[in-house]
Amino acid sequence: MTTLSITTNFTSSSSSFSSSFRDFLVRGLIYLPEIKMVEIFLAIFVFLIIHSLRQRKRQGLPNWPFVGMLPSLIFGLRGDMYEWVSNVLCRQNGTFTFRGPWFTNLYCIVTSDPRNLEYLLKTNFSNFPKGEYFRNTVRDLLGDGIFNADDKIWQTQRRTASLEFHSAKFRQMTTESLLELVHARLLPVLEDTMNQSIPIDLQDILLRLTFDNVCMIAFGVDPGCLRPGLPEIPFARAFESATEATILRFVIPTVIWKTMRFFNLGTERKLMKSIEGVDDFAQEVIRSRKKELSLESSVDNKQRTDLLTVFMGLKDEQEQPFSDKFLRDICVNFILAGRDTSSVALSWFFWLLNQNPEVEQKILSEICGIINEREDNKEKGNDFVLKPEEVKKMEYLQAALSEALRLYPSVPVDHKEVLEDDKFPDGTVVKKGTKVVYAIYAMGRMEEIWGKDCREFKPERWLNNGHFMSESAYKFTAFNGGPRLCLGKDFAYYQMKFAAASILYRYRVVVVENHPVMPKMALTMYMKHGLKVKLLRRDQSEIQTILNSMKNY
Ligand code: HEM
Repeated sequence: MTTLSITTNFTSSSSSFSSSFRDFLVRGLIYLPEIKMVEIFLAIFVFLIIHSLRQRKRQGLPNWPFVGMLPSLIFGLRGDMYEWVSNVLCRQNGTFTFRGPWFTNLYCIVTSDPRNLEYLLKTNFSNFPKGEYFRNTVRDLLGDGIFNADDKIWQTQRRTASLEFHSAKFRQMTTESLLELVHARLLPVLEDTMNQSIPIDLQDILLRLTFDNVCMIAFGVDPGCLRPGLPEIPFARAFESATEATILRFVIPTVIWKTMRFFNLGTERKLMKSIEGVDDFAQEVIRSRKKELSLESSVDNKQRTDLLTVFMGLKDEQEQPFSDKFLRDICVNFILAGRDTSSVALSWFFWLLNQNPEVEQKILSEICGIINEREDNKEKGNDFVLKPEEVKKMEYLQAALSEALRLYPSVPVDHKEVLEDDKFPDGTVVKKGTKVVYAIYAMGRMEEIWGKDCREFKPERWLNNGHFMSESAYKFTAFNGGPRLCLGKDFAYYQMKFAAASILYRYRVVVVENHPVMPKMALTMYMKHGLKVKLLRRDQSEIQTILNSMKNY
């Protein structure tokens, strides 16, 4: 009875509401000219503003009719985009949904919640591939290489490359090539610029170092970017502009860049030209390697262990050798993966050291500890060359580099696509086809993950009783996690430690006063204006003082 009376009341009240609304409309239409239209529009406008701003509380950002959250994104892009995303994520407990303009595909879930990361990178890995959208966008440059592959094509490359990366021969090749590059090329270039007392862009020099190094690993060829005079190398130039033009495709609507590609216009024309430059180089290396290997069977030649040679010796599922195009894709992808990541991490590291001299002192002490342990510690000054086992022992330096990567991860955001409807551990429902962006930069700035001092540079947080303790890959995601964990992680640490210690032992790296330091908006965390520094020779008496204090201790 009660229900009935309520229903009746509701029906009667709703019918009285609709009749009065009808009366209002009829009267409104009759007297329309007398009602000020401006006031109606103003009322609607105020209503929309209040409604959209109230959405901010629930959804993290105001969500406007037609344009969605785009105005906030544009506002964020004007300043430091990564900080802007971090602030939204902190307000929203680690996850929010970005809604772009109506009828566009600008819709994605952004998360920095370690539980969600573990779920998408490991627990339900197969439901979160790189996806069609990503693959189609970068296919012209990356083809079917590891970075751009899912499923079987990815698995085959991952398995083979993983075996190779963990083999003793490969480790020997990478350590030898790095030693050669640092001692015969990096240090002489630095010495030159120091003698001329001119500031240098350290980021540019480090980028050259890692580009040469990764080409030696992938192709077994040294392009020679890091040389006195810092020459422009056509292959390196073509590679850089091809990557830049590919990244532009992510901000240009798909139909537009595809049309531009069809008519060979603008950035697409530039992209095709640059890819030609990359392909010419790759084809030439593949051709000459094939020739070299065919001669090798008759002549007892030295064994090559670069990735190209390794993959050339393998067969596909049909027992056929891999095609030249596939070999090219494999190498280009490895170069992309390993070329800039370590160098930008090192650039941020040197900048952080400049602001934290006490950390630099501790690294120096660690280097001196190594010299002290050598039975014959005569090899000092410029002759000092670190041995692989000594590099591994430098746990404080490893902690300082990890701390730099936590605050400035070389890959600041990454993304996946949802294959089937799913639900994240934090309760967020994810629909098939949705893009998921994981904000690695923001993760380093979440108090829930790293505590109140999360914005401070504190290598000590990585140490336990003086020993380096690694963190869960879903809290510290700078190297990704799960089955797609960075393949070059161990080598990258080795490379960064070797280069950093070799520089710091010889020079004080002083950032030029008032040099603006900020991240560039790109897939890799470059410093927008590079890192202008002055090098000062480290006084050997400083090293000697530390050594003496160690002896007394
Ligand atoms: C500080 C240095 C480095 C950092 C921070 C880093 C970070 C990463 C990240 C975040 C990914 C995942 C990318 C994605 O799937 O979207 C990745 C993948 C990868 N990295 Fe690294 N990387 C570094 C150095 C290197 C180096 C030096 C190499 C090779 C010489 C390398 C080889 C790779 C490869 C092959 C993958 C693809 C793995 C796969 O998809 O299965 N990385 N790296």
